[in-house]
Amino acid sequence: MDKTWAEVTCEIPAAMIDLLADFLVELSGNGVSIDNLELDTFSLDTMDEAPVKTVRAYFTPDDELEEKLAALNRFIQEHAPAYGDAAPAPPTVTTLREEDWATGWRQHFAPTRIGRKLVIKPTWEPFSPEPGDLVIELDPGMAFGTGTHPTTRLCLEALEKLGTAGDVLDVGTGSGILAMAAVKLGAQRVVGTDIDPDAVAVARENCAMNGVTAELVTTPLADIPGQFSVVLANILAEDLVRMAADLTAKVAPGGFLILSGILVERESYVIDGFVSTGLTLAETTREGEWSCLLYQAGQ
Ligand SMILES: C[S@@+](CC[C@H](N)C(=O)[O-])C[C@H]1O[C@@H](n2cnc3c(N)ncnc32)[C@H](O)[C@@H]1O
Repeated sequence: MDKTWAEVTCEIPAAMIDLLADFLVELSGNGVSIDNLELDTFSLDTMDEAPVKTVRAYFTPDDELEEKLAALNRFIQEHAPAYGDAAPAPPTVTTLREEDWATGWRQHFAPTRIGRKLVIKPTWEPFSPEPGDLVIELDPGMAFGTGTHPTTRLCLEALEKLGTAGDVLDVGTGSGILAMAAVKLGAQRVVGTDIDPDAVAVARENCAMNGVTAELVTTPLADIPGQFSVVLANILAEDLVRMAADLTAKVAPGGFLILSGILVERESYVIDGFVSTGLTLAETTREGEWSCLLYQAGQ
């Protein structure tokens, strides 16, 4: 008999996307898709204006599906009112055949423009770049970092604004998305490190697919030699604070440190954790519940 999937569709307030997506990934063990991340319709401005978003998750129909759907409905009913939806609709379920799932899942991903020049494009999508566009090909679903998460987007925007004429260090490289963007934006030398060897393997494949050269390693941060004009770290707030001295030591005089992965409510915790480093907080950018801090080292 053909294998089938249960496609579960949730209509939720836009500001609740991250919360629900995390819950769904945990519950289903699969990735999720979010509508309206298309190139033409998505921008940070329109995201705030769009009141409702569609999030889809994919479950294998098994004995636990009913239970999981009930847990999902409870989660939505409990949390959506805090985001302004007093009467959230329960999720709907459609059964998909394996072959429809394989193509149906893909249809929810489209090329996404981030900042002015960067475009993240799924490998299967045709795309005609504008002059000056820097296109990164990336398939969702392997390592963290497909450009759809606000913490990644905030880093990419910061990186594009800074320009990357010198050397760049990407701490917690995941899919390698930030490392690849740094190369495309003109960095001379890019080093990406991750504690997860699988992520490094994926990042290497992605770099090869995009024809970019970066040094991708599992070397612990403290053991990476040299200093860099830009250091990026999109990891958890607690890790950023724990690694504050090592991250700072890697920033060249006058260079920049971009910190992401910080919930807005944890922003002051991270800022406090970097006070003793001597770096200057140059800019704070936010998207939804996520915050990104840009620090600069003295000359
Ligand atoms: C949120 S993902 C970021 C991926 C990508 N850089 C992006 O911006 O989308 C965080 C990554 O950091 C890695 N990581 C966590 N702690 C780390 C550490 N102490 N040193 C290096 N990598 C770390 C994780 O394995 C994961 O791949």
